[in-house]
Amino acid sequence: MSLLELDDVSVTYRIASGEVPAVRGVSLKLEAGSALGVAGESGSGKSTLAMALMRLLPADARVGGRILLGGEDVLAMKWGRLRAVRWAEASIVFQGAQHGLNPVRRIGDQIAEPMLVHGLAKPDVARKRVAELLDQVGLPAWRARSYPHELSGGQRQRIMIAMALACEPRLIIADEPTTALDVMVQAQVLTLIKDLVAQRGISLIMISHDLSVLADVCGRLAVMYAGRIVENGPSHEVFRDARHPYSKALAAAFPTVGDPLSRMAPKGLGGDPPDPMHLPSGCAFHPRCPIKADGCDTLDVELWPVGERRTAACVHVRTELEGS
Ligand SMILES: Nc1ncnc2c1ncn2[C@@H]1O[C@H](COP(=O)(O)OP(=O)(O)OP(=O)(O)O)[C@@H](O)[C@H]1O
Repeated sequence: MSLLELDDVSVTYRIASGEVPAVRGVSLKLEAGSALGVAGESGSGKSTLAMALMRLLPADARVGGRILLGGEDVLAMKWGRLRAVRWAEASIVFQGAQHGLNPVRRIGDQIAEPMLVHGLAKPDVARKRVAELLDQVGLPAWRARSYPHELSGGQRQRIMIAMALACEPRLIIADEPTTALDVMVQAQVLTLIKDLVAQRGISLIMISHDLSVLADVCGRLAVMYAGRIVENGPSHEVFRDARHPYSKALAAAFPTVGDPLSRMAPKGLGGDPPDPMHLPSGCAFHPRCPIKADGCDTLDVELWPVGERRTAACVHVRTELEGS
């Protein structure tokens, strides 16, 4: 059994002017101890998907499909069970740690809080565990007495990771965990996340617009466009030899992790992502697609298998398969 299984998950926001289909029919599996990267431009639905996994979406969002965590249906969980699952089984690290930390409470108290709230440790044990967690994220134990403003952005993001680890969850969801950091600190935090996944067997879903970052940390990649997965497969294959033209453009648009110079001339994607309230007909990527074919503006292409472990939603993949 997979640790996490998404079956035809959709999320629609209801707003005054209508409905926003932010996530459309996403199916995914995450095996225990593995790392999955979810890539896509701004607005492709990555954060909405992450929030849906933890049922953290606002009240105007309607979620469809099935989300199974350890075989349990997240969407059907009662409130008490859901509270227990958050932090203790799956926890989430958001972009921009400074917004997640309380400025008037000491770091140690904030790291200890999830353990105390979930009844997983008494205060003296939690204090010892805080020191261990700080050590794991590469900070000295005395930092427990600091306030958030006394730490750098990178140190604060390490604190968020320590908090996410506090209850020893099976799954960590990291939503753009390094975006707000400078390139060198970004590389350090990424190494930390990679080591934690490898050494502790924690499963990871990492979300980013930067395919190179994800390919560096995660074994598999899922690329999202306009709320859908357009390619899914082993990271090195998707990054080096993308089959969907959007994944290809995304892979070409970003530099190699840890190489600040290559950041100076990223190749941009042409055009803009579509407004989800006015999606193009057929394949939603067709207005920007460099290899658009007849019928791409009318045919709604589904994910097709590319070999045994990969899928891509492009008519050219389908044509190749039919011709082979
Ligand atoms: N609370 C909301 N109400 C209405 N629409 C929303 C809401 N939150 C997000 N959206 C819309 O849903 C779509 C997906 O947004 P989402 O934030 O999930 O994308 P994303 O890929 O995570 O983008 P980013 O990288 O910028 O965070 C966007 O069109 C966004 O405008």
